[in-house]
Amino acid sequence: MVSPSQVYRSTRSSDNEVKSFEAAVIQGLASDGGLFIPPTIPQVSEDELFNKWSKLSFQELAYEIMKLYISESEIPEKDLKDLINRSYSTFRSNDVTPLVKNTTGSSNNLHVLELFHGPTYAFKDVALQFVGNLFEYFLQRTNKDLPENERKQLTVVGATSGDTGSAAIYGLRGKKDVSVFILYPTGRISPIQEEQMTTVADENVQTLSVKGTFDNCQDIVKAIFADKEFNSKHNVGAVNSINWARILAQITYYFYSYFQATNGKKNKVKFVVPSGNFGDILAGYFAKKMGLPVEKLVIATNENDILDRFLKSGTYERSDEVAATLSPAMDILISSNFERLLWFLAREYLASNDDLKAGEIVNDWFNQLKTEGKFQVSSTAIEGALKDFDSERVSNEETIETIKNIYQISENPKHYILDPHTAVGVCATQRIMAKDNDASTHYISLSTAHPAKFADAVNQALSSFPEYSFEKDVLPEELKKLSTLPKKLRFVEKADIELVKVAIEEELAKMKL
Ligand SMILES: Cc1ncc(COP(=O)(O)O)c(C=O)c1O
Ligand SMILES: N[C@@H](CCOP(=O)(O)O)C(=O)O
Repeated sequence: MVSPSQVYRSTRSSDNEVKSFEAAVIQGLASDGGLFIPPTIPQVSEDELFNKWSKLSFQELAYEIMKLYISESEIPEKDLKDLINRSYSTFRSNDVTPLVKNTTGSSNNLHVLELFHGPTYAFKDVALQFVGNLFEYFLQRTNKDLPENERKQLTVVGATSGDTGSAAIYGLRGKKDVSVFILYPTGRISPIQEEQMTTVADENVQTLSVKGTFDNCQDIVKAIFADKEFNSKHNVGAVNSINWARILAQITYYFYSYFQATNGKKNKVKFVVPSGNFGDILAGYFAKKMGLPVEKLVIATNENDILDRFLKSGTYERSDEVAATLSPAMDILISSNFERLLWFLAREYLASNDDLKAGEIVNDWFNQLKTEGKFQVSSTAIEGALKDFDSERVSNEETIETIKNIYQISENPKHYILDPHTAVGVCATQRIMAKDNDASTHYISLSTAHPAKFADAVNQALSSFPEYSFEKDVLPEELKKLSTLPKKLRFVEKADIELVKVAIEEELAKMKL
């Protein structure tokens, strides 16, 4: 039997069509430009949460969550468990996403959730190790009895502001019947991030360094999905968080860290999430709506603050210029996944719980965004959003100050070093803690990347401390050798979809898949 939380519809659709999990994952983006969502969020009782789920390992928990969204008729229990176990066997921590408890001392419930123990040292690995195996699983099944020349091949096209790219490449390198093209903005990612992507020699991988911003890259990727001819010729697949499987795989760590922070008991918990494309925090929204008793999800942004502005004003407005900040992976003007939240808000507060009407409203909003550069959401919907979310904007100066401050005051461990994205989150957490002044609440601040990936910001904050050394205290051996490896990349002179399509087709022809 397929339950209502195991089918998917587009956020912009006003008809009854739904898709299976496999179709939603392989297609990536809906043909009307919307994102796939499960219109029904499955519910987990408190009894189940605190008497069963709180005792599970990360992998067991991932299985319990995923099976609510994936019908057994699509992925049988044994296969899903195998996919999950293989995906997390590549992590350097047994806990997969360990929680550093009481980082600033035992009288402060400030916990840092380290999400960077996967192959590329970024939170994206939690989802992309799984997504890579999932693509392979579906393709192997589709191609099982087909002759070589009829096999379905997937051309993955993704945009990155630094971290998704390498995590997608490491999730998909060497996989049969898949090629991967990653677009990134030239000069706007850190040297280590660039090395991680461009030193992967596997034939099915190609990076494209595009003269422009991350938003230009993301717009090109979405336009490629909308290009019917190109898409049907090449079966374009998505690794960005527009792909529902990315969000699904991230839900696990909200449950897992909640239980770690509270020792498996119900307690007041707030999550603080450094946000850009809104994929990470959206997974927290799903966890909350499934029944995890979370007080608030706090959106922490850098100076590119469309999300913070929206929650404060109700206007979703694209600004003209992206600011280059010290947390570059969050230098994003338009947050793709915000559309998924807007659909749930539209349905609950403006469409009397009617799925089709919600699709119509979201479609109108995004048409307005395209033509007028903004849209306004009613105060009822914003008040609804504020029941679940709070937001804070953090400047570059505050980011540096927070790295410094935590290095000085941390007790568990001493001299704890944050990456600048995590620092945006920790700065927001400290602000919220000061406002709340409530020692009984637990604050889980998501650490989205390893500090080694952002040497400039970390050194700027810490190089005045005589005992500090980036090489010794921060840089893992594995990343040291990247600079010595040969690089494979292709420049695209202008952020132009036609130039990108030509580059993809030329490189595809060279790959013997
Ligand atoms: C290190 C880091 N932190 C935070 C974010 C923001 O996450 P999201 O885009 O899911 O909001 C990103 C990129 O997405 C990232 O790479
Ligand atoms: N910060 C991201 C931007 C892409 O976001 P995604 O989560 O939608 O893939 C990155 O590091 O590339």
